[in-house]
Amino acid sequence: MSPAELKRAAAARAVGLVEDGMRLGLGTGSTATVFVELLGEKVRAGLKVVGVPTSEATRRAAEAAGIPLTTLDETPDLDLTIDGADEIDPQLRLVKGGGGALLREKIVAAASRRMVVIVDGAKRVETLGRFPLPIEVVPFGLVATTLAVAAAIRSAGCAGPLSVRKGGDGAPFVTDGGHLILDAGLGRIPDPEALARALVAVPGVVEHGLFLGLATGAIVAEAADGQSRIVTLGAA
Ligand SMILES: O=C[C@H](O)[C@H](O)[C@H](O)COP(=O)(O)O
Repeated sequence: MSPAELKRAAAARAVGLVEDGMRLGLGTGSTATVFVELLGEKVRAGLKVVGVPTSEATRRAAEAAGIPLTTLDETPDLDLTIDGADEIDPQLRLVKGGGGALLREKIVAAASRRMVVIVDGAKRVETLGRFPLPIEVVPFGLVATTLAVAAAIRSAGCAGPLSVRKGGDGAPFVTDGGHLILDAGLGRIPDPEALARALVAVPGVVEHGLFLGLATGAIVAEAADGQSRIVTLGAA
């Protein structure tokens, strides 16, 4: 099965978690977008939900799908967030932000009673770090901030190159919040909690893509004998 088919299988299972009246966080990325499309079908068939999008891209997708939207200011407590991830480990710790939406994604996940992650099996790792860790920084003082981030990474027992993310046009990628992304190619993050603590202590760092203690469950779609098989982790 293709990665796209696996993502669809995970997203379809997640739609089954949605109940009438729920306040939902709507994640970002290719997997979350399929969830939004499938949820839209249920909404058009009569399901009553309201969603908070985690990016402008998801806002557009949700509007196109006909999902009623709200904001965290109007609806600060959410029942359930469904989002993708770039990596997930056995403790449900995540690396997110491959699409640059980590800041709003983390705020929305933290405002949700439950966060269920939808991924294909290739995202499962024993140790986080194979996927470059996104670190969102303010543009002011970029060089100084990058040096301080590098020192923080070393202090947490990690090493690897840091690069400013570029967009398709070769210019620096700018997030929905007007910030830049440093991608840290660490290979292995032996102590994600220590790295998270070190990164948030750096002035200029807005947020990082380590989601620790936020996911309550995961739906993993894996290929097996030409079919997709769903594995659930935690409460999902
Ligand atoms: O910023 C983007 C998000 O964290 C995505 O949820 C993550 O990159 C996974 O995206 P995808 O489902 O496209 O692999």
